[in-house]
Amino acid sequence: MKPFRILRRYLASLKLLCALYAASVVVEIGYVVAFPLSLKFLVDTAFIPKDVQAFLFILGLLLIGGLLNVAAGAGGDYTLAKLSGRMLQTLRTELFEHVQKQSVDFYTRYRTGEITTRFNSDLLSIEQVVGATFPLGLKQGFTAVAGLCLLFTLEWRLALALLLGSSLLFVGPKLLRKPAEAANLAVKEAEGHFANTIDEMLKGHKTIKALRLQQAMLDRARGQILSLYSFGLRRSFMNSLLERVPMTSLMALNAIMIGFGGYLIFQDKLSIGGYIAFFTLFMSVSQAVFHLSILIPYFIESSVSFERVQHMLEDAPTVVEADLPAPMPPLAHTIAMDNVTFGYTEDHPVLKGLSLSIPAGSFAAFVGPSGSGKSTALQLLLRFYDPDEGRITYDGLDVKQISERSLREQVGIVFQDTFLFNASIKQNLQLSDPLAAEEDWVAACKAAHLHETIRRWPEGYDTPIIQEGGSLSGGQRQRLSIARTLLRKPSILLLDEVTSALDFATEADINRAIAQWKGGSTIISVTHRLASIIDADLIFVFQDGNIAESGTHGQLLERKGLYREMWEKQYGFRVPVSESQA
Ligand SMILES: Nc1ncnc2c1ncn2[C@@H]1O[C@H](COP(=O)(O)OP(=O)(O)OP(=O)(O)O)[C@@H](O)[C@H]1O
Repeated sequence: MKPFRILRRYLASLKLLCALYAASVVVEIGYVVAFPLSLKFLVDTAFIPKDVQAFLFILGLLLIGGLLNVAAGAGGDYTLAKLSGRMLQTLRTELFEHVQKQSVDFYTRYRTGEITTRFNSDLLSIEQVVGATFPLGLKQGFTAVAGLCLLFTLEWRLALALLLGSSLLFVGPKLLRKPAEAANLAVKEAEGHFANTIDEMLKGHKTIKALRLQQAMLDRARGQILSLYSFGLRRSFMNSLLERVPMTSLMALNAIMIGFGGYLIFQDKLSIGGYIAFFTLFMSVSQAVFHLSILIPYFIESSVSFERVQHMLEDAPTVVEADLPAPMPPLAHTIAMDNVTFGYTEDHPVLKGLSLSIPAGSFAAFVGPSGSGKSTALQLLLRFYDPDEGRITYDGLDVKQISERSLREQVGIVFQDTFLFNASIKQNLQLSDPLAAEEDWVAACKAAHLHETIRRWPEGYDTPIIQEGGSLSGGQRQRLSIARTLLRKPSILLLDEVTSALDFATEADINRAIAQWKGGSTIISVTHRLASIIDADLIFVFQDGNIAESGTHGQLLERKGLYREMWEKQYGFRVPVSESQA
């Protein structure tokens, strides 16, 4: 089956364990099938002629076989646990790595809940199928086939009659498979939606309280829980139907067994021992087939999970590294965007043929109305996305040719929305640069004007951060995020609205710090606070995905264009002709 491609791929790398498990299964199946056969000899050659020697011989063989069977079973269980554990370990790691190396657009295509259900619900189904359902199915399948072959050697007419009758067993599952798959998929999707709501409820708890959205959230959750209930009901019903239909077919087979078997005995075409052996073996075969039919719903459920995980694994990153990526030399001349056109969706370009050039070591600023494309331009400089047209170059080297590692080493960014890990302040800093010594992170915190604050806390740099930074003030979070970036000593520093969450005093501190970094690093700052970029070497005024004007603060004020208008709105005042008010 197509969804089980992943299973094949992972099992191929665990050949030795597979071979050991297969050997244990052969022994177990051999015993299950041979045991009923021994009844024929016990009855016909030992019990009826009362031959004690033959009886003891068969008993001895059965004992040895039984011990072997127990040993093979225990060994098989251990091998299986190891096999499934290793496979799941690899699959989990691969999925994690795969999600992590995705380009930024991936995280907008999938919502958090959809991704997390792949890791929990779907991987649990896969674990269940690999560790239990699949091996059990394999064992029962082989038992059924081997038993059936033996039934043919015991009495081919009866075996043929049963084989024809057993085709009934497969009609039901065939008809029910598609609707059962659809029901399983619906449940998985509903789980994803509900997981999303829980995620939003936890992350947005303050907004929910402040906007009094509890009832709306509860209504949404209720709807999703109701869907989970109704889809779950459908899935359970389909699954139980899948189990029940083959059970009914088995009753028909029993009738054939008794009716036609009795007829053969009356006709002297089958011995009593042969019939007992046939009947016992038939019971083993039908039990195996019954177990197989019980497993079908689990196979269907896991095939949906396999497909969902496979689908995610096939989702290739949109931004890929060049085959032979070049290391990025320290910036010596310019960062340039050359006729760049880009849109998050095909039909809506956000940047429209934008060109700009920023000299190395300068302090540049991107300003402009909301939605004009400033943050998007910054993200393209970081190569979070690739332009649809045009080029982005560092000293003439196309960013697509630069290795991701060296780009990230040289270009640091501080976002408007800071994300901090649930660890101590020190650990958050160390994550950024594991080799940094204490004096390095203290220096970075001093440069971000945070050191004095941390020093006053009882636990200092060991203060734990909880709720992804929710335990710190907006300004502290932002300054810690700045320190974390500075610790890596990037030669190009991108700042995306870093002072927007800060009070004026802290903003002034940060702006002073930025002024100190000037000259050392090339700084590009996206901001709405024009006062913070008065000293910028170059200001680019964005408007509708392009540069409306550029220059220094003084030059732009003189131009009396969009920048002047923005400046006057923020800091200027107008005196109307009447001079009665300002
Ligand atoms: N991930 C995204 N997917 C789709 N559209 C996006 C995405 N990010 C931004 N946009 C859209 O692209 C346009 C430009 O957004 P961008 O954030 O670059 O503007 P901006 O000038 O930085 O705005 P602001 O000053 O408000 O931060 C907006 O219309 C925005 O809705």
